[in-house]
Amino acid sequence: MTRDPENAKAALAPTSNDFDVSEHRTASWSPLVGHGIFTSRGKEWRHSRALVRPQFATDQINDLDMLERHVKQLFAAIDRHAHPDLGRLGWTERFDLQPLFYNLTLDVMTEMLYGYSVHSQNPSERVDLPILPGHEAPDRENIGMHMDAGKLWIETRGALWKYRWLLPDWRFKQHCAAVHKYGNYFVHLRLKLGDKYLDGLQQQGEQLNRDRFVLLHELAKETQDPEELRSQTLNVLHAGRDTTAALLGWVFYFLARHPQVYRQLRDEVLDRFGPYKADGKAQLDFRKVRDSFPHMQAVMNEVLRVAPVVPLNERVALKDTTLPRGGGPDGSRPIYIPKGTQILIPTYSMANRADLWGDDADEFRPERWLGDDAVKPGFEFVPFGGGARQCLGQHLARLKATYVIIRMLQRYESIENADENPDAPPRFHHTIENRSGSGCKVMLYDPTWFPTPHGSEMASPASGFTGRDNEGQGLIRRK
Ligand code: HEM
Repeated sequence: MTRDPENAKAALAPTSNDFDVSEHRTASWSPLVGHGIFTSRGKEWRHSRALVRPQFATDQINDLDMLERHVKQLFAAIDRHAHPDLGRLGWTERFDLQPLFYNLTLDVMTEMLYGYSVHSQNPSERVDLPILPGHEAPDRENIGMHMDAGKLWIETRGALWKYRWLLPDWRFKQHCAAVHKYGNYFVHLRLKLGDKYLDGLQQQGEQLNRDRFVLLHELAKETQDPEELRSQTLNVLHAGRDTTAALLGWVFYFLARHPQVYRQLRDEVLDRFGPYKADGKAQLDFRKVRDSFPHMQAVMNEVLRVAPVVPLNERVALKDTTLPRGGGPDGSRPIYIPKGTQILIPTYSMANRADLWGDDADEFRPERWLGDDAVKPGFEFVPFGGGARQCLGQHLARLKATYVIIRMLQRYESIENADENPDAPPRFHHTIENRSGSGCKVMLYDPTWFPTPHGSEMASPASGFTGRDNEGQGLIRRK
């Protein structure tokens, strides 16, 4: 294990052919998501990267219209937590934002990958899927659960390591089968419909413009191998969904604990993008969002530093080699690394070293990224990895997170930390993505809620929801 940036650089850097990801990654994750860009090594990985990477270079991938539709569903889901008490009009009750972000990213990712969203935030939005002879319709209701349960099993097995054989795997196999079945359906539908896949989407009622980016559709122009198509899309689903959701959860976790940062950031958002309007698309285009202001990037970097959502990276030595630090009497000389040694790089620990970041390394302080004295880190800050296998979705993840944060800030005037134990230190949940162990319990204030003339009813014009006090029972009804 090393938390020395020089060692991290040597193990991850593009010039190094001495290291690759270990067989553990391939062996652990392939049963669930297949052999693809995230799980493969060596030649197989180079092939995957060459296939998938160009897809991330196109502007079409930055589909803010699609994102806005899902942000609307997020707002609708938040509205369902509207406080039933008229004395608290405009406020939500205490609720956990984190699961709603997981729904949002599952919905966005499935739409980006396959064209059809699972609509976990609002299942009534689901359209009927075409009948495909020989293939049952995929289980959109439970795909998120199968992915989560499969990942949990893999992580538990990793933690048990020597005793991993004790863990029965029949349930894991069921989750893997369900995940494969999900991917298979869309792959075979695409192979059957060919170029007409996107037209089929439109006929089924999914929103579509002709430039719409659907990863499966694009990859199928390069390969017709059904297993490869399934694996590559599931690899990207695995890499992109929980990570982005965890990042969003952590952003609001820290903003709720730092109301002055929330206020400043909100003022800047209103200055640059104006107040909340239901038609977000008209207000924001992707270049404006991408080139967003330094304060937003500072907040996101600081969140990724204090709570990097991938807290641990790893490599294995492919031959007898060295790392630049760790040898000699004071550890400042190169150290011998025999072939087969696994190198663990704890991103979390590296980004919290007081000798590199200062005595306030444990504090959430976005200002450290701003102004003339701004930190300019090297490999001590690698939340998206570094070198040849650097995250392909980094720009997309930042863009999407920025967009969602902007829309949330436009809409909610205030945020309150509603954790049962508000002063407790962050509680990390160390899975592959680092989500808060206590969730993101907040109360939000939306100034656009107002009482209707009938007194006991409330309405939010922003999302088309009305709520009824219903004699204190807190029922919220949709119009
Ligand atoms: C906050 C969000 C995200 C974080 C922190 C993150 C982090 C990472 C990290 C640390 C790696 C490198 C793993 C290694 O060194 O072996 C990685 C790889 C990858 N990420 Fe991300 N990621 C995020 C979002 C996304 C998104 C949204 C996508 C796609 C839509 C994505 C796609 C990928 C892919 C395909 C790889 C594998 C690259 C390769 O091995 O060649 N990621 N990510």
